[in-house]
Amino acid sequence: MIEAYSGGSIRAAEQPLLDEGLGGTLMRRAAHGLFRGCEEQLRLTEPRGTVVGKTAVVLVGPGNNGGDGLWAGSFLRSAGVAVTAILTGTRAHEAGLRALLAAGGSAVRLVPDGSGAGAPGQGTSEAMAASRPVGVEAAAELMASADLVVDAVLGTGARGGLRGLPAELVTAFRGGQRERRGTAENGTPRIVACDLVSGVDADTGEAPEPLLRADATITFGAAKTGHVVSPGEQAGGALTVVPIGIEERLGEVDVHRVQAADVLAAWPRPGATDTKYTRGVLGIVAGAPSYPGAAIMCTQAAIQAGAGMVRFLGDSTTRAMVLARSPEVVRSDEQPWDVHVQAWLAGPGVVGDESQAARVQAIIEAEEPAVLDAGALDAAARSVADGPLGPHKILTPHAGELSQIFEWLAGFGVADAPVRRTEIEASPLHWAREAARLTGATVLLKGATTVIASPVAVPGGEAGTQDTAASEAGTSDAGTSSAGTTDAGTSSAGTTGNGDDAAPGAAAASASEGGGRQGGKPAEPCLCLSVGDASPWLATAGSGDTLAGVLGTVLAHVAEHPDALAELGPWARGEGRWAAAAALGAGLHALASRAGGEGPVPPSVLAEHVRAVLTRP
Ligand SMILES: NC(=O)C1=CN([C@@H]2O[C@H](COP(=O)(O)OP(=O)(O)OC[C@H]3O[C@@H](n4cnc5c(N)ncnc54)[C@H](OP(=O)(O)O)[C@@H]3O)[C@@H](O)[C@H]2O)[C@@H](O)CC1
Ligand SMILES: [K+]
Repeated sequence: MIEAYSGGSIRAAEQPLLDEGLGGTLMRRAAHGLFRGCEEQLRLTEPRGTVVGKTAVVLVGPGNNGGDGLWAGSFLRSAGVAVTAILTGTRAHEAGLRALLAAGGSAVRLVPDGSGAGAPGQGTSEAMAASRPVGVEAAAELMASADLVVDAVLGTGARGGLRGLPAELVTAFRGGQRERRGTAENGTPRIVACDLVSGVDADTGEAPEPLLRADATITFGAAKTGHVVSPGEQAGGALTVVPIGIEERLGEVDVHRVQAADVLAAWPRPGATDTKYTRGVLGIVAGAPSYPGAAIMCTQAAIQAGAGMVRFLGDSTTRAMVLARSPEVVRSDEQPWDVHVQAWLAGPGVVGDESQAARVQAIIEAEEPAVLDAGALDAAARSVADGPLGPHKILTPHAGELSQIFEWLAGFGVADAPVRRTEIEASPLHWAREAARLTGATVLLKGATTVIASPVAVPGGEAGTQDTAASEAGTSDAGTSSAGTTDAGTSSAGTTGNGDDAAPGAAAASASEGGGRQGGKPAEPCLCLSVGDASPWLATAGSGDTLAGVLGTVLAHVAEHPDALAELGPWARGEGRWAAAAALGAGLHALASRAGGEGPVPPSVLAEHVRAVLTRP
């Protein structure tokens, strides 16, 4: 598990140490960790494993991130690396620059192309003013000819993406890299980001271009949210967290990153006394005469993931096909309200079939937890007009489907405005949180990194325990009960624009308030998880159906066993278990995507791999 924190939490943890005058110590610890990470990357370029004689360029910004880079540069120089700092701002960390120069490194000052000597700006220090001015194109060449580039322009203090000269430099460097590709000049330095890829937002993971995509990121004290969600995560390469002495002081976790080892350790396994019923019966409403394949794929995946029993509801043709493929499925001619299951999966392939639409609606309104996927998403969004769905309902949109959900929500005034798919792709965590707040449901937003946002207040152990007690009742009327369990007095009804009536969004928002973000910000769901490491080959028709089946299986299990996933952390108990189950399902799906090596994974193979991942030798 990686616990990720907002930039503000990190700053708050650092503050008491800064007040004690330990800022320099923290920086040198950070810089030493950065130096080690750089050494490691340099060794990758050198068969003999030595860094002596290598060249490094450090891009230095105006703040402490630049200070880290300069200090790390001084350590690299002492280790025998030729180091040049490119000072990209109007100022640079004084002590760091002095240290680099004293160690024998050099510094150049970035100036616009064609500006000649480029007079140093006001407030420029003596050491900086003395450094040689270098234009953007020449600086890009300097980077391209180095073995290593350290990106220390901006860290947690960044506001927005790279601007001005450093932005021009990154653009010029990348343009040059494209030109050089395929030529005799290889010019491909290893790139290490100091704390964050400059311009990536530590709090949201937003990553506006231009960016210097890194092979590795060395961060300090703890991972930041921007490291574990898209698109920031994809820009940063391999992440290393270097302890600097603030770890004991960190506050509330912002995003829990569920990793492969967590999935394998926490995936519920049957005990000696379990039966098919106690392991969880999953009801599936999927497929229609024109889309039977989705039903086959999600059912298969549920079985391969270890469902105690699968009951299938659908048209007779689809049913016959599902049974032919998976004879262990129990078919049902009844309606959802007559069928006893622990959890539902509704939506894959139900398009254009009235009977299936009626079943989907019944499941949305049912007490049981449910995965609401594909064709069930629009119906779920529409039903928010009647009240919040509850965190035990898991919506599984990709960005396009989430945009559609917002359109419905905006249509009846629950959301302020529709949200475009591109906006969601630029800031998935934000929009998943917003969707969870407005619908009251747990939202699993699929993407390069999958994020899960759940409107429940389980920040720590005590709250989790309290929620466990409330959880049985919570499943029966989650919308109101989740608000009840947090006992949040004030709601942000005003923000939903729904007048006097308790708006669905307001109810969901009040549910999250007890978990509380500070600083008078509007209430937001406070349980956020992320899952990564899925193969890009997963982007194929039918892999969403497989995920839905896997999710259904784990959901049916945790419905019966509220503390089944407690091993993940106190947040995974009680009402937090729905999000935890979603993360485990997505994590297992990602593991399965790579289980057969890196290559195509058609859904039928993927389902087999789900079982293979869970099967212990
Ligand atoms: N605190 C500590 O103890 C420790 C901190 N550590 C390190 O410090 C880093 C945080 O340092 P930080 O707070 O100085 O901010 P940082 O990211 O260097 O940049 C802020 C500067 O950039 C500017 N600026 C902002 N946005 C911009 C933009 N879009 N484009 C261009 N410029 C922009 C802004 O200038 P302004 O606009 O305000 O004049 C401001 O001067 C952190 O990531 C870690 O590496 C470690 O050493 C451990 C101990
Ligand atoms: K940086």
